[in-house]
Amino acid sequence: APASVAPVSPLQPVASLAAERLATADLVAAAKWGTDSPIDDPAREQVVLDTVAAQAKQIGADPDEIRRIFRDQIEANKAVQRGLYARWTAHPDQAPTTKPDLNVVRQTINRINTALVQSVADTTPERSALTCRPELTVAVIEVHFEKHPDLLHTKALVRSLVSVCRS
Ligand SMILES: C=C(O[C@@H]1C=C(C(=O)O)C=C[C@H]1O)C(=O)O
Repeated sequence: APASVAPVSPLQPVASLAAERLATADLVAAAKWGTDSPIDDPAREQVVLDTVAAQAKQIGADPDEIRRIFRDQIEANKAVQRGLYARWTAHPDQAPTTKPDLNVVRQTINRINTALVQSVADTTPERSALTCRPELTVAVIEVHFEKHPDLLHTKALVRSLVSVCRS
């Protein structure tokens, strides 16, 4: 296969960034595993949602729509973390042996958030079109073949994108 090909779907960048964000869930779960830090951190979620809403406003996007889309990103991220906890509980040999620094992982998440806000704003015409759903499906398939995530992550990716299409 060629090293890079033009994306088939105009929504591929949105799906790709959402998948990158979900890939961080493995690091977040590893950082929290075996500590007192719960998977759910409502204070951090509020910071994420307020930050992306402010970024949306700055670039002329709808802050409420961005909030909805990121609420889904957060729910999907937690679904991956819970799935990994279940896996690690059932198969302790698969549990992580190193503990990433959660603050460092969150810096990565912050960067992905900014790019995802921009990508969502950039695709407003495609997200408003009747073709959005099929194009989003194609985008998920593209990402699946590019990044070969497991079923847990692909299901979470679908979950993370439910508010992307406008109709
Ligand atoms: C990713 C984390 O876990 C959860 C998911 C969050 C997210 O997707 O941004 C934020 C806070 C937590 O509820 C985290 O704690 O940073």
